[in-house]
Amino acid sequence: MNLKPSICIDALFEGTPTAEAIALVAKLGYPAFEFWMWWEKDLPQVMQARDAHSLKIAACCTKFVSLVDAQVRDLYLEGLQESIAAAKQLDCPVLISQVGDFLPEVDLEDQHDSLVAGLKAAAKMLEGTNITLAIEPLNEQVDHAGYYLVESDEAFEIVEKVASPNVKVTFDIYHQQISEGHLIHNITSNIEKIAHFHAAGNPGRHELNLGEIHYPAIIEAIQKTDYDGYFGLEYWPEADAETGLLEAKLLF
Ligand SMILES: O=C(O)C(=O)CO
Repeated sequence: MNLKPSICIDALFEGTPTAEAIALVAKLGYPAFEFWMWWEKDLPQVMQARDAHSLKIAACCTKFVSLVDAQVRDLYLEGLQESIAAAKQLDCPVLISQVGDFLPEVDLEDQHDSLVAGLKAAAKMLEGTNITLAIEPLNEQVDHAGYYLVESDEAFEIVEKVASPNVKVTFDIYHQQISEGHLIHNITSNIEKIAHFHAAGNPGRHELNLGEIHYPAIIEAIQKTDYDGYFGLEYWPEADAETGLLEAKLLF
């Protein structure tokens, strides 16, 4: 199956006005783009630029409220309600969700259970939509000290417990290389629980061909599965963004 690349405009074209960044995605021949905080974007402008260039929106984030903290679950679900409305408006298939920081004063098992309970409530809200909420493990060594969800195994276990087609994982290859490695095995043996990928080179979080991760093999392995979601390029270019993206396109 061919993998559909998507460009995270907030990372690749950081500082570039949104409409200009979206035009660049089209100019470089990519089919889709994504961004983080929909509530900070001018959505009519985003949709206008998307349609003017015949692009798709691959993903955006839901509001950053903790899921491990049961005390703020209602607030998380309120944010999700707004994010679902935005995703419908944008025709965006994936809402990426962070889960919040580890709470040192709360039992570890209770934090895990809170995540599962919050996602079960979220699944009910997503039922009947074409939107998938995708929880994202992040690395704690380099970028997100104190974050709760680090191991992909726990993310997949949570998704299994929630047991909804609308709740899956965003597998960020850069984060998981730092946290655990064993990328192709972890991806291919859990592919049906993955709704979105993020990719960057490591170390540095730059272009895919810089560093230790062998993306051609990873992409080939994903292409041999039934995965039909997007593969988001979420990196900060070390060199010229456009040249790097033209090179990266050859991977797909
Ligand atoms: O915050 C991060 O590091 C992310 O990967 C967001 O997608």
